[in-house]
Amino acid sequence: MATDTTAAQVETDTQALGPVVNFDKVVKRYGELTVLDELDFSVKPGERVTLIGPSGSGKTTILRLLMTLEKVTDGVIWVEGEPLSHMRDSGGELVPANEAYLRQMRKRIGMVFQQFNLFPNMNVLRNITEAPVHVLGLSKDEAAVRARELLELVGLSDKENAHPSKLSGGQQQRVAIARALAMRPDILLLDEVTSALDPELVADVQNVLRDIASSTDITMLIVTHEMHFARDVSQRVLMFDKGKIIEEGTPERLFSEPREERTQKFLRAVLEGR
Ligand SMILES: Nc1ncnc2c1ncn2[C@@H]1O[C@H](COP(=O)(O)OP(=O)(O)OP(=O)(O)O)[C@@H](O)[C@H]1O
Repeated sequence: MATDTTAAQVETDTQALGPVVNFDKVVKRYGELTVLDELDFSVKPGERVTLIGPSGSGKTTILRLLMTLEKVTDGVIWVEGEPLSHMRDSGGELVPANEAYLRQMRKRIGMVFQQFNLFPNMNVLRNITEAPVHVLGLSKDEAAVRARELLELVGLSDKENAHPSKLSGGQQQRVAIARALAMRPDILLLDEVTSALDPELVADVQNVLRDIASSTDITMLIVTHEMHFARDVSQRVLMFDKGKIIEEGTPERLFSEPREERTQKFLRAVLEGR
């Protein structure tokens, strides 16, 4: 795997804190298909990492495993030093995680999907307060105060009473970002969050995410084909192919001087609009 020293430097700066996410020989198979093949990688606290690679290379699977929407076939995923894919039994051995354990661990992680997935029958404010009230146990008032701060952050203070169907795709996605942040996750997963949007709405969503990246220390894992955006928000890019990382580096280096032929081919295809 090709790496570069600048990316290594970013890693050593935060190394003392230990990884916030660690994939340890993670295998994910669907029947005969091996999607992730003994995958090892880790992410430092506060780091922003972009995952790129051809369709089917396993990027979304990684995010879905972190959201506990999927289970590993083999290997262990660690989050903040604790197992995510497994739990410890009374003897300290790793055993498959049960639902109650997963529910606790899941609170640390927020995800924004390509399709915004808002609750259509609830107004914007309720979309954001629902999980903090029902999952974190906040009072409705506390949750509303937090939701209004977040609506300001995403530039939608005037929309708290609107229903999702009255909003543009870009506005809906900004509500989805606020909703994810309302749970105060330590890790935010972004899965092609602008690819379902009309081109003129992309910049608003990206600007909100740039602001969040520069004003918070939240750790981010980002799947995107928008190389400018990846360059703006992330410190490290991981290039996947067939369930393995084949190259990694800073966005500046990897996008301008990709070392692996498969990375060069992929970036050319993205630039040509595939
Ligand atoms: N539930 C499932 N059952 C069977 N195969 C699946 C399932 N989910 C994903 N796959 C397969 O796993 C492979 C990896 O999918 P994944 O969505 O992680 O790739 P990706 O890199 O995110 O691709 P894209 O850029 O197209 O979103 C693909 O071949 C996909 O068809």
